[in-house]
Amino acid sequence: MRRDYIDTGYSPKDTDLICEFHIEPSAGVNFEEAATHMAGESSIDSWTEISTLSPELAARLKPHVFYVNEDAQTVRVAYSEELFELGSVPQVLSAVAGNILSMKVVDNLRLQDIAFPGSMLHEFKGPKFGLPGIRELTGVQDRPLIGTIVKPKVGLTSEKHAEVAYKSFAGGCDLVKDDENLTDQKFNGFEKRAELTLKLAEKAESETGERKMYLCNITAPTCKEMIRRMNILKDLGASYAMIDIVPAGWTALQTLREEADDAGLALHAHRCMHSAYTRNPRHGISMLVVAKLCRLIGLDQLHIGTVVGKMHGEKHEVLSLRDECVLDNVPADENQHILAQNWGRLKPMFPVASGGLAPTMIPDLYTIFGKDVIMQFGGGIHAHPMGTAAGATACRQALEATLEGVSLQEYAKSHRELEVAIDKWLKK
Ligand SMILES: O=C(O)[C@H](O)COP(=O)(O)O
Ligand SMILES: [Mg+2]
Repeated sequence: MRRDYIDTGYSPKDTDLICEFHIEPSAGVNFEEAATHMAGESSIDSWTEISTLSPELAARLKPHVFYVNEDAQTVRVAYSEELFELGSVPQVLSAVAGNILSMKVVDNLRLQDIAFPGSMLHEFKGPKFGLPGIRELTGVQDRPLIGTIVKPKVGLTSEKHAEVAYKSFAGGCDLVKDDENLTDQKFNGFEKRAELTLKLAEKAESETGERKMYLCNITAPTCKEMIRRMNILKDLGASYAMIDIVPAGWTALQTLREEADDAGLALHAHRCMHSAYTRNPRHGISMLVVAKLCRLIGLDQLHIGTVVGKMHGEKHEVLSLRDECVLDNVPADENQHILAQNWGRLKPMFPVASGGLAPTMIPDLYTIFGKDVIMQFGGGIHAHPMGTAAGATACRQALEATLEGVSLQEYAKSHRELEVAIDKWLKK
């Protein structure tokens, strides 16, 4: 193990990949020693000095720990781009979030952020549609999009699923998506569900004069099967496919992004399971990194949290995810462990707020997110006392009130669905 990786005088090159880590050394290990081991293991080195690592090779490829703040338990490491297969998310993660998370020299270690150099951005397509493309696809430019998740999560037949989707569209939803654990079960097979639901989306389009999008979940056991399902959607005239990004995995996402070009489909990213490695603030990989990888690969829209809903996620964290989705240039924020990122030509992603939302939360959601957000309501639509269509209508009414600057209570005086929603979700 070489000992010269701490190099606070080093200025990172434009071509370096930079990572910020939170490090908690284990007992008896000092901070710089832990950082040195971590930097070496994530790049060229081993636990002991290796004779096959020549000084010349080390000089060329060694990691530079150029920022060390022991009080804040933070280091930043610059890695030469030569260490990476530039277009491979799995390879980058095997390096900077691989073995190092298991090392005994640390009690906890967290990859907080990765700043990707231009040379790496170059190898990725980014979103095909992205936020502007989705606005065009849906024909909705000036307001948040309203979506729902067919509930119950699983158990409905394909016919019943399509009917619930239709009522949601008819009531006012722009988008209807499958839930994360609905794929191709016996009671509701993929192909039949896609066919029936897309047909009723079309019917709702002609009845309402609005574009209606169905986001069918193509998550499957193999990439081959996911591509097959994607092609079924294409043949049925769908605009979207949905994927459970963490269970499916990074290789699957990169594969699907390639295929999405041919299929002409937008990709909706459900982040279920991310908390397995993002939730512990002292260990693992941050959700910020997950979001950046999604934008790099080219998912068009991503669940980022709600602040006010049922899922874990502080406001500052959710807003930093929103910024990473939508901004072309993300400024550094030392306190939030965010590195500066210029996204170059890569389009912005549409942020999705989903999980435990009710129509009565729309004013707060609008204050938090502004207009560039997809607000999704599962229980908040299908638990409406007057039914699914009324639940969707209540969401649209709450949004209209918010956009007009009228209080929900005032608007509800002439909008029955909203009045009932307020009665259910605000008065109890
Ligand atoms: O997939 C999702 O985002 C959730 O199913 C949302 O459902 P909920 O609004 O009922 O929490
Ligand atoms: Mg869900």
